[in-house]
Amino acid sequence: MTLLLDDVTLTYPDGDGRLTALDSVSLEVSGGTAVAVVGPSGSGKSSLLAVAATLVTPDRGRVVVDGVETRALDRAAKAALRRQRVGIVFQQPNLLPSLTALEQLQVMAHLSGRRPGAVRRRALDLLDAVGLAELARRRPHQLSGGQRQRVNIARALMNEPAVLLVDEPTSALDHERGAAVLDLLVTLTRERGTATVLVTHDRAHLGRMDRTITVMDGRVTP
Ligand SMILES: Nc1ncnc2c1ncn2[C@@H]1O[C@H](COP(=O)(O)OP(=O)(O)OP(=O)(O)O)[C@@H](O)[C@H]1O
Repeated sequence: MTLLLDDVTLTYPDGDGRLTALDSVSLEVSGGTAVAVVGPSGSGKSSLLAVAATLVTPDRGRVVVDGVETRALDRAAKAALRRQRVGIVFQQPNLLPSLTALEQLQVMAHLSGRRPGAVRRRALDLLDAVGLAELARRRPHQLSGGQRQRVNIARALMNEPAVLLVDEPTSALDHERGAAVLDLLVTLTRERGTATVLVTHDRAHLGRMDRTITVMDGRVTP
């Protein structure tokens, strides 16, 4: 199993007590599979992504990323695991204004110390995969919202992650562009074999995903 959450409980401090954001949540996602997470505001969707990303350590339960049991890892080991095996796509693309689309991707991989020639080839291949081969030299302000989100997705795939975590990728897009971005994510999930978890408010496109889970009050409901 590429991503495994096993009986995960996460609480946050809340006044004198604790607020339970995730309550005994289990989730298994194998490579090449895309799972949508839906649920009301405040139900725990972002918390689930944060735990899967090893950004937040749960009070209880196991998080296994690409076969690596994460509980015993220290902060540096978790950061290395994220860099090497986890791709994260946030709601807002957060692209660097002064860099071209190609450079946004190259920067990611240089951080992990790969050879420049191989990095450039991979970046161009990914920009092609997300339909932006012709726009590789454009900067963010010269791209549409949908195109920026595609750069964001390509960037998350630069280090060949086993797990791809995506937070509200369509919230800034109209219906048609949102559908196209989700189609792209599902295609990339299959092609690249990632275990993909996608949080969305947008129920319109769920048919495109392999599976949908609903989170309510921190619990996964059938
Ligand atoms: N850092 C934090 N400290 C304290 N409470 C938090 C923290 N982050 C989230 N919470 C609380 O945990 C619960 C779950 O929040 P979470 O952000 O996971 O929900 P969500 O389903 O992603 O919501 P939304 O759809 O509005 O983004 C909420 O009650 C929220 O207020």
